[in-house]
Amino acid sequence: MTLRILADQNILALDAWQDPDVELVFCDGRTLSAGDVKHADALLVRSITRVNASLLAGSNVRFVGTATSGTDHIDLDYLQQQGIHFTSAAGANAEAVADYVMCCLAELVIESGFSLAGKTVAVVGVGHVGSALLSRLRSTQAECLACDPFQQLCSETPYVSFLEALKADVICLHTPLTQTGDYPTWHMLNADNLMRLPKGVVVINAGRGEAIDNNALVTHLKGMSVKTKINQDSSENFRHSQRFILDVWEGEPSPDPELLDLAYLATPHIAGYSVEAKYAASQRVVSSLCEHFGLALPDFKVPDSAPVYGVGDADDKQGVTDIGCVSDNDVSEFCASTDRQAAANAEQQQARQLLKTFSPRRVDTAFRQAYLAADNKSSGAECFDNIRRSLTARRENPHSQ
Ligand SMILES: NC(=O)c1ccc[n+]([C@@H]2O[C@H](COP(=O)([O-])OP(=O)(O)OC[C@H]3O[C@@H](n4cnc5c(N)ncnc54)[C@H](O)[C@@H]3O)[C@@H](O)[C@H]2O)c1
Ligand SMILES: O=C(O)[C@H](O)[C@H](O)COP(=O)(O)O
Repeated sequence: MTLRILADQNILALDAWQDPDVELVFCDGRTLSAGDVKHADALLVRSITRVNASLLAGSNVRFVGTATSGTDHIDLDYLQQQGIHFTSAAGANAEAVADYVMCCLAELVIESGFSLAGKTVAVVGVGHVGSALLSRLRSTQAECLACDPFQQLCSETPYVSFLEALKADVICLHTPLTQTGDYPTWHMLNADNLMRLPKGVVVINAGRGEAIDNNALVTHLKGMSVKTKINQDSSENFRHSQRFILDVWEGEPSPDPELLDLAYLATPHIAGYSVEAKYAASQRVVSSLCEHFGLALPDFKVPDSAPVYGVGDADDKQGVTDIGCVSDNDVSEFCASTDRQAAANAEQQQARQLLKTFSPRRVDTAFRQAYLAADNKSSGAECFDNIRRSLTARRENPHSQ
């Protein structure tokens, strides 16, 4: 009997999957309804689809796979009660997110002479992503702090508490979204904790938007702006006094435009978007599905040649094959405006190398321009999704493998 699989149209590489025993139907993960799902045997989703009783009750679905690491969009208890098999792509994009964070720090190095030397960096959430990031950070001159109350229970490595982590110069949030338990992450950075952050802190959130109370953050950053103006500092100084780098937002795909404006770097939930991560995620969920239903395994290995998917002409003389992917020419032009004397500095050299693989600032610029120009909420949401869809050529940093 043919197996009917309903899959989000933006799960990479699935369209190359051919199996006579499979009927693969693609859908828009944002608008997927119970009616669409009713006759499917298996469902493959991304983080944008809420999978729960309202979507699945009365359907034939016996398998749910998400091509993501996070699972907060899935009602896991419901799936378990119903005996529906579940799989995620845990860890598939860990290296990509670690690359993203290192590239954001590289932007700071190039744009503002920021240096990791002598700084403390706290990684909050030391799972797949946090560990990949820590292993990169340990080869820099920063002192690394790990914060993870769950890992702490089963490891001899020293960990710090969340309150200790909040004293660091750079704080990177890589926690899942949780509302219950001893250490819920929902609004872990709230109005009270925002007040504790040191001047000059850099906060990077590439976990889930809800880890930070976005309304409280707007109030906090606006308050700082007023204080800085009273002290007659320039607004540029204000922007640099506490810098928030946000890849994830409350209310996606419609983040608060005011927060977008106040963020130092803003990207539309693309930290994990490398070609390698996307292929690995597709391979992970489809392998699990094939095992579950006894189907032949397809091979979604990333082709050796790059760029590989949905990108412009590889010989493009502009050198830009995709938003965020930068050519040599672009980088030198970009860096010409920075302090030339400091160009010899090893940290700056490394930062430049990293930015050749991926420039979060380029994504930030495209995102800000399009999103802030949108004249209503739905065109803003469309723009959020369009930018995500257009980022298809980013490769992982070979130096980090
Ligand atoms: N922005 C993106 O594109 C992107 C990409 C990948 C993952 N994510 C998000 O990042 C999260 C982490 O990804 P991962 O693959 O490392 O997941 P993971 O499950 O491997 O690791 C999460 C870690 O966070 C820890 N943790 C849980 N609650 C905590 C708390 N209150 N304080 C500190 N640590 C806590 C857990 O113990 C675990 O070690 C995912 O759940 C997902 O929501 C976002
Ligand atoms: O949890 C994850 O893996 C990430 O948030 C993931 O990168 C989101 O990707 P999407 O759902 O848009 O495919």
